Amino acid sequence: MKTYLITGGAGFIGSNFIQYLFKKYDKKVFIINLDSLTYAGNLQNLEVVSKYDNYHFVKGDICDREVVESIFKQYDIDYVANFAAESHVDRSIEDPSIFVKTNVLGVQVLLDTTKKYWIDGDIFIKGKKFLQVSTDEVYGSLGETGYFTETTPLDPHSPYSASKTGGDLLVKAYYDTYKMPVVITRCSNNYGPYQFPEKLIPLVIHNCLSGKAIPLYGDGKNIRDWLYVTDHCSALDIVLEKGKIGEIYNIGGNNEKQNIEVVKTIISTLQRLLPSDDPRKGKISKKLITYVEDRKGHDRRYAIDSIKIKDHLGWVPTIGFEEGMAKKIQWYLDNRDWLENIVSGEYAVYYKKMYKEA
Ligand SMILES: NC(=O)c1ccc[n+]([C@@H]2O[C@H](COP(=O)([O-])OP(=O)(O)OC[C@H]3O[C@@H](n4cnc5c(N)ncnc54)[C@H](O)[C@@H]3O)[C@@H](O)[C@H]2O)c1
Ligand SMILES: Cc1cn([C@H]2C[C@H](O)[C@@H](COP(=O)(O)OP(=O)(O)O[C@H]3O[C@H](C)C(=O)[C@H](O)[C@H]3O)O2)c(=O)[nH]c1=O
Repeated sequence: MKTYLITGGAGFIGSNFIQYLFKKYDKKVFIINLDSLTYAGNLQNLEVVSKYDNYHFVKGDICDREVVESIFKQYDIDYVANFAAESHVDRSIEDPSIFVKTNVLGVQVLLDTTKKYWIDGDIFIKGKKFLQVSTDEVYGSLGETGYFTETTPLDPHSPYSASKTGGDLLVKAYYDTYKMPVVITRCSNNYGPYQFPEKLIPLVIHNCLSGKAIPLYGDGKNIRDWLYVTDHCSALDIVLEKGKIGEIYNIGGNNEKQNIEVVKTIISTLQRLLPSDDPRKGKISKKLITYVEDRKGHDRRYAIDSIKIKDHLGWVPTIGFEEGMAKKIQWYLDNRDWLENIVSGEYAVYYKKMYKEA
């Protein structure tokens, strides 16, 4: 049975990954989840697994060497999967400092501690792997054509993507210098259950359900390559099991959409899924779309070339955009309490400030 240290496992992708692993391996995995529970961390995401004997939650910061060491002292960890990060571009534009702390310094503390416990003399113990969960944003922005490959030069534009690039480069340095068993994945935009409502798709779903304006930045024609979160999870699992040490793998959905197209899909899917007598139904329309000031340094287009992970490891995405969107929206409709708990907390203050609401 493999022992995983998952960091940031109470967030959107991390909590989906933990559930994915328990399901795929029929609970025959041991998982330690280290998460400091920032505004984005939510233990409600893990209610299903929290009672399992082979799941253990530790509240702590990846920048805190003592906490990380205490885990390695207690458990023989096979895989580290680092999801812990400040993840929202708009917040990084307002205050980059915490992004540098967690996404750069935190990665270094994790690498250093992991190295200490995985090395025997100069040689790393066999079977260990450190996975850095990264993003396509490290490559910068594309024009109308072309795709990001693993050899595309790094050219981050936001403080978020710059800090993720810093983390990735440290991971690479630990491979180049110490031959530490690391892999890096760079994924496109995810969507699915448990996604914090500051991100475009859940924000639009929530605003539609509350009859609020839908803020679209700039001309609404920026393009993202959307991937359903469980497809990301299956890719990460394959990379941990079969990925070659020292390599980078891009992960994408081959699903490019302009933001305005995404919003229109959400509106039509909500119209279809809501019962005919639901009073919210009549209020959801394209009239809610409001063009607002553009994001500073807004990347125009992301599109991933996933040929390497397909050819080398046999991974392909399985969930199309229309299907994924219907699944995601149905989940939000079935889990209104989850969303209401969040939107009534710190998020309300953030939203007012961010979208200049009175
Ligand atoms: N969301 C996407 O579309 C996307 C796409 C590609 C890559 N990624 C990457 O995937 C990872 C997870 O993203 P997400 O969207 O789930 O993020 P998220 O913001 O939903 O979750 C981040 C989690 O990390 C925890 N955390 C933050 N700082 C921490 C610290 N110092 N110590 C311990 N825990 C800490 C938070 O409490 C939270 O549970 C990130 O590394 C992100 O860069 C995200
Ligand atoms: C919140 C919001 C966003 N947008 C636009 C901005 C982007 O062009 C697009 C998606 O924005 P979002 O903030 O959801 O995601 P990205 O900025 O692309 O970044 C996301 O995908 C990458 C891969 C990660 O690595 C990030 O962690 C993740 O947050 O919608 C709007 O037009 N209005 C809004 O209110």
